[in-house]
Amino acid sequence: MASAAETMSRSRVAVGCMQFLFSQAMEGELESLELCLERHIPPHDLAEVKRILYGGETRKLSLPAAALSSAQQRDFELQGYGFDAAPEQLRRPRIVRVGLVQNKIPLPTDTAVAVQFCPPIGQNICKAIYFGKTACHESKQIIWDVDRVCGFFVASVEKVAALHKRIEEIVEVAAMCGVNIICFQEAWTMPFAFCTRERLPWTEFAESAEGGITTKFCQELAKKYDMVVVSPILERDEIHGGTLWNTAVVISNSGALLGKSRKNHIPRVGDFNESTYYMEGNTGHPVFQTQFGTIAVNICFGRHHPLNWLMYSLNGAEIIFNPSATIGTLSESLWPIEARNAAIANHCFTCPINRVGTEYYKNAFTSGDGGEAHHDLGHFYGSSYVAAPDGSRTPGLSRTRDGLLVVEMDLNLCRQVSDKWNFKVCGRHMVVGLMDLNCAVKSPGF
Ligand SMILES: NC(=O)NCCC(=O)O
Repeated sequence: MASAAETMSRSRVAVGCMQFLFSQAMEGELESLELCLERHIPPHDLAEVKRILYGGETRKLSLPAAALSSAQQRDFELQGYGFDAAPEQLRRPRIVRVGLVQNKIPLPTDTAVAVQFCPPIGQNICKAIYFGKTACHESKQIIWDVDRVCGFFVASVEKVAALHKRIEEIVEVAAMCGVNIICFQEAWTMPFAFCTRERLPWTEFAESAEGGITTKFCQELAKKYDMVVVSPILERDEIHGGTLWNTAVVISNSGALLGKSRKNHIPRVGDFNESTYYMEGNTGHPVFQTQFGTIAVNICFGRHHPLNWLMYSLNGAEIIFNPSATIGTLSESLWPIEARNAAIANHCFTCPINRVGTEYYKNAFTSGDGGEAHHDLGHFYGSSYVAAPDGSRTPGLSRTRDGLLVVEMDLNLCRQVSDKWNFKVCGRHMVVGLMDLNCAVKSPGF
């Protein structure tokens, strides 16, 4: 059996290999649609092109110089935009800043995963290592355990810690930018490994939505930065048979757990073999009242279902986040349309977020379509953006780089647009449905 040290050194070789492949793959990718437009459309036409494509030029937010330089040092894109509403006589503006985070996985998928979250001692070790402390609140015993089992844990802890560390440094910059609500990408704590259909090691990333290490980590961030945190993870529901779910955990800016929303539409398309791991969520269409506004989370594939957005909106959501993991060849032409259309149709803000990069897997898998076996799902194209109820939208973040999009919005715009267009008043879905039903019952054969 390989020693812990051997395992680690093998995994380092693989890391190097994969990183090489990774940078190769990113090279051929278009950086962003907006940069392309800006480069190639003559300046006198650009404003008109943006009006037609984006509903106008979104107001640029002036972000602190320290935040911009930290983002640069930490190698992620930072962009800020603002949506305004008309002044009202009875309501004050309801200004909120949201932060959308998109990122690559920092380490290759085949970095060894040991006993990440399983035994309580594992959690303590993770905590001790992650928080870089020489002592954890539990006891000295943990430190002794860290030393003793370090080789066993380091590879896995390193990967989780690397992701958590990356997110922490982005959140720190979000705090400098005054972000009130932050949302990470779908299953942000892991590679999007569901394409493989392999159980181990991927299911080891699953953790409790209520007491898992990631929720605790996010609670610390929320308290520290007075920020609502939306944390989409792979959930293991220990008290209901250890079932897995694709879940967004919502944490109040006080650090309290507000609740969770489980992904309710599961893809069975291409290599998105997610129903191998978890099924349609059972949490309905919850909304979360935060100090900054009422929010909901429509996870990834739910984006394609207009009634899903409608339900969150009917339940009162003013901002609907859409943490995603999707690839260019499958959905990129739908990406700018669906969430934006949902913002228009439901008089709310929508925030689609997509991960970045290409994730390689050691074992090849097929798409079940007779095609060749392959090692990656495709390129996750980032391009996170925010759409407003009046149909305007921000430019997207990069297609290739980690990024933080900071968007200021006046939530009064939701009701203002609703009062103008009245879609919820003039929509005839229910009335028509009931009339049809009445007619059918009263006059069979009608
Ligand atoms: N994560 C996920 O549901 N992806 C499916 C592909 C898509 O919805 O574009």
